[in-house]
Amino acid sequence: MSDTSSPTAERLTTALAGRRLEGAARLALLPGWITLLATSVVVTVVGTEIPLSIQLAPLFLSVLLLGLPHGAVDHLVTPRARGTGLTARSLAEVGLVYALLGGGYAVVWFLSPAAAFVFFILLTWFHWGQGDVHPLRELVGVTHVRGPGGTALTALVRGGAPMLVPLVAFPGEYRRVAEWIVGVVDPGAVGALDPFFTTEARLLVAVVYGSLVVTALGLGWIRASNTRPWRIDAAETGLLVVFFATVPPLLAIGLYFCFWHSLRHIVRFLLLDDRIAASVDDGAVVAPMARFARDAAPLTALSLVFAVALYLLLPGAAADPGSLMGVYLVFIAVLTLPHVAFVSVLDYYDGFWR
Ligand SMILES: CC1=C(/C=C/C(C)=C/C=C/C(C)=C/C=O)C(C)(C)CCC1
Ligand SMILES: [Fe+2]
Repeated sequence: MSDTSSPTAERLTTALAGRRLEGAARLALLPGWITLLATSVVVTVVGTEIPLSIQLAPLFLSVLLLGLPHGAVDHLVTPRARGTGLTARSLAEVGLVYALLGGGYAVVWFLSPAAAFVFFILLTWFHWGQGDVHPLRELVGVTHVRGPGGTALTALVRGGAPMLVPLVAFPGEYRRVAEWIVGVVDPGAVGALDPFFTTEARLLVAVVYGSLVVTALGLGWIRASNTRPWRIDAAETGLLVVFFATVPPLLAIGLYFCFWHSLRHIVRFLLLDDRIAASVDDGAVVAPMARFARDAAPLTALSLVFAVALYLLLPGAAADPGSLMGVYLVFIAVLTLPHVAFVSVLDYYDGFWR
């Protein structure tokens, strides 16, 4: 690329970079915006009395649709980011990290499901917040999310919307799902979580979370060199808060998991490969997503074998929808810990705390 020194070539590369970001941004961001906005509007019109089967559908679909598969390419993340390709050694490394972190955390679920549940919420808070930082910088083009403090604030705000807002807005639903989750190990364990569902605790969460939002966006406003990306950040944050405050949490989390968090990670993953990135540049959707599906298929299938094993091992697992969802969420929790390790490596390469 020695000719990038010529002004014409430089202009060209900048223009191409701009086009790439547009194609990628459309693919990564638009479906989430539309889904969250449309669902908030529909729920405001029809009300929150939505049949459980409909509320559960996106979460159950996430087994094959975007959700679970988004983590099933973890073995390809570091090889692609380093440009080295898959080797027996890198595969063994991934297997080992999954066995140690996932296996260790699975043991904690069996020993103390309530503590494991609280850790799951904190882990998801971090991970879903972490997942929004890269698209904000690279696709939205924000310059105001910077430094350890600014980055941490934005991550806490972004991940806090799905984990904290439903606790304030739908405590009964939140507790019911917590009961399903810990219930697959010990049906009595949910009682230990009761302090989190009191009015005082929820008021505290609302005040702390509200302050985080105001501080993050206020600091961003002061730091922003261009107001358009800041306005997109503020609008996305507002959309997330309104969505999780109005849509019943099972439905909300299922839609967010597929069409917001997972899709953003998948597009980030696709952009690691120059050839796929070029087709995303050209506005392609089906070919890159089909390529992702092929990359994710083997480990999605393998992980489902582990899901069945977990179901058979969990003492409280039954065949009703609540119990099946509980098992699925314990299974996701166990996979999320090693998944966070790989995403954090990718973030480290990209200068997360920059
Ligand atoms: C479903 C649901 C909950 C928890 C969901 C969680 C914690 C999902 C985590 C998914 C992850 C980490 C996916 C990987 O990226 C709550 C908030 C308890 C209550 C309402 C419904
Ligand atoms: Fe993820």
